Amino acid sequence: MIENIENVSSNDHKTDLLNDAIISIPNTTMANVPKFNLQDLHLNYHFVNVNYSGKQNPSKTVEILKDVYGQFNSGQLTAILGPSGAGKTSLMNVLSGFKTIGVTGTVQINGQERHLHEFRKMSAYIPQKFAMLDLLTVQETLKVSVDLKLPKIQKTLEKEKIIDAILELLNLENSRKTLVRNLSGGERKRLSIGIELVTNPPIMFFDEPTSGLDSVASLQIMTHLRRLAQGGRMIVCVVHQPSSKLMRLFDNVLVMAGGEVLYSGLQEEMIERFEEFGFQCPQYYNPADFVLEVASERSHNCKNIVKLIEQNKSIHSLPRSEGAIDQVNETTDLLTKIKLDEPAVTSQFSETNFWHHFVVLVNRSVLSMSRNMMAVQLRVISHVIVAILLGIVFWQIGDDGGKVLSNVSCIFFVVLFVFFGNAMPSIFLSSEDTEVFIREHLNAYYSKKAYYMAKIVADLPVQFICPTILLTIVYFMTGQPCDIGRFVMCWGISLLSAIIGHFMGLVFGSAFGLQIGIYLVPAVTIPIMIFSGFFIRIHEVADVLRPLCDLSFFRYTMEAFLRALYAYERPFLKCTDKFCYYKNPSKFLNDYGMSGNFYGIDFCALLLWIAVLNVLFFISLLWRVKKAQ
Ligand SMILES: Nc1ncnc2c1ncn2[C@@H]1O[C@H](COP(=O)(O)OP(=O)(O)OP(=O)(O)O)[C@@H](O)[C@H]1O
Repeated sequence: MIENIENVSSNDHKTDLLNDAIISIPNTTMANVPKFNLQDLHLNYHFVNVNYSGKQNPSKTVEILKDVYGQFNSGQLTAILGPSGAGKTSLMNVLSGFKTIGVTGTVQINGQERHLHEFRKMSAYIPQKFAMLDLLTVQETLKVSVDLKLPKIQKTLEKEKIIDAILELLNLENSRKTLVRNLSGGERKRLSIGIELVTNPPIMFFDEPTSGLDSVASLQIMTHLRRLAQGGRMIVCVVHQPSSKLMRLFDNVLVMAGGEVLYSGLQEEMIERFEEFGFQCPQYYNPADFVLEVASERSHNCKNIVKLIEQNKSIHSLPRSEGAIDQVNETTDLLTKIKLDEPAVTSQFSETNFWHHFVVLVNRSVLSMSRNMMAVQLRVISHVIVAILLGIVFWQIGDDGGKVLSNVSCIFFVVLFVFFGNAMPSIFLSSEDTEVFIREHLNAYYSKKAYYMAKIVADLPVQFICPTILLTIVYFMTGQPCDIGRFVMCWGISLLSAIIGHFMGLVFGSAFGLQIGIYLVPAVTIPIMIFSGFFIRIHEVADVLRPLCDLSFFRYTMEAFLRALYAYERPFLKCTDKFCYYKNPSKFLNDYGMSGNFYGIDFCALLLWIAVLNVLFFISLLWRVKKAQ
């Protein structure tokens, strides 16, 4: 049943339940969230002369927001309306502090300049595409959010109380055990709200919370948002063509056109203001449709619209009235206190929290990965099948002096399969994870370092399992030397090759996303393969290109493998033909320029590659965060 506006207030106890659940937590345990009673918090968010420009293409900068003025207050639900391309999302990004580059102007909270760092801690931004991990259930998703946002010492019972309160508030109790990927559009939206509600933020921004939903689901979502606003929060959302029923839920409206604000203020005064400037709203007409139609006339440079914009500027550039100052003084004190409490507040990214976040993120990754067919099951199965296939095709050739070159091909195939078998799934997984990371990091959940370390550690078991299975089957089926030392050396190299593949996937997947990453990994690595010594022997490569061989990790992988198998005083091989050219293993190594017991050097070169890729992975995360801002 749809809840009507009238019975919203009867559900207020749910909001209170959440507030109580959070406020009951002792202040000392709330490392990240300042403790306050929302009902006591009177926030006035005032923006003056805000401009935002972005790059249309590398050489051209365009003005997206032009002299934007307006105000929002706590306890109010505000709609940002405007025709497509009016700048609604851009304004939301700027006001929520997600876009900072190319932004000028003044943004004040209760007359004090907004400090982005503190502001992020007391606000939440729920974008239209809210990235979540599809393979966690609703309850697990909220639990991770609670675990990340609230410190370790928080009692489990208190955390469960918060989760239960959120589930009840957003009517998600029946979907508790449902995987995120199986949620309906409306449930997904409600869960995204729930995730950000964990810290009870007094300011919440929503970009099109009703997009893709039918009118019933839209009304449900907006009713929840209104309930949150009535609980004392400042809720601002971009909405597209709200119905009159939906429109009645809003207290405040901001109308945009062509990057400018036509009106910012109470909904009940909106039509009157438009009428003052000659725009008559027909009787029984949806006010949202009316203002959208007027805003669309913006392109005709209508004089009255220019006057409307100027009027809005002059209203919001005025200093706040005495009464308003009195009302917010108490809150200003509280905000100042939050700032003075800085050491406690910024401990979100402290060393203690780092380890706590690290553990939560590792557990989440492992849980999500254990349910991911491609990440584990398919990867293991494909490694087993390919290993058996290789074993059959290259059956017992490892000790045959007449089949050394075929054995080299077999090793090259192992190297390729281990590399790509780990690189490709990592591109897919990292591109998906990175979206979640960016959202969570920008909402001040955890540091980049915590995510980076957790990502490395959580993926490691699969990097061990797959190459170990592959190598063990191939090694024994293809009849490589029965020498534990040589087996361990080959195993070590397979692991490093898998880890390099994995990091290559992480770097490209997190930096460029799935589509470009899938193209770039083979495009970058196949040329590196030419210099592996397999297709052309290293001493046959032109002098000018020789340094490229020194950079090729495939070269070190091949050399290390072949040295493990044929160097270190390996006795003469069996010969089943009349004549075996490479009966003597050192002759083969000499011919291929791989003589010498230098397995350790190859191993170290591969470790160096891993270190470089680690650094590149961290840089790619920095870059993505920077790009998102
Ligand atoms: N980074 C950017 N660089 C250049 N132009 C941009 C950038 N971001 C947005 N724009 C342009 O600014 C204008 C406003 O975009 P915005 O996404 O804010 O509009 P909107 O009102 O949210 O539109 P819609 O309702 O269709 O989502 C559009 O013309 C868009 O092409």
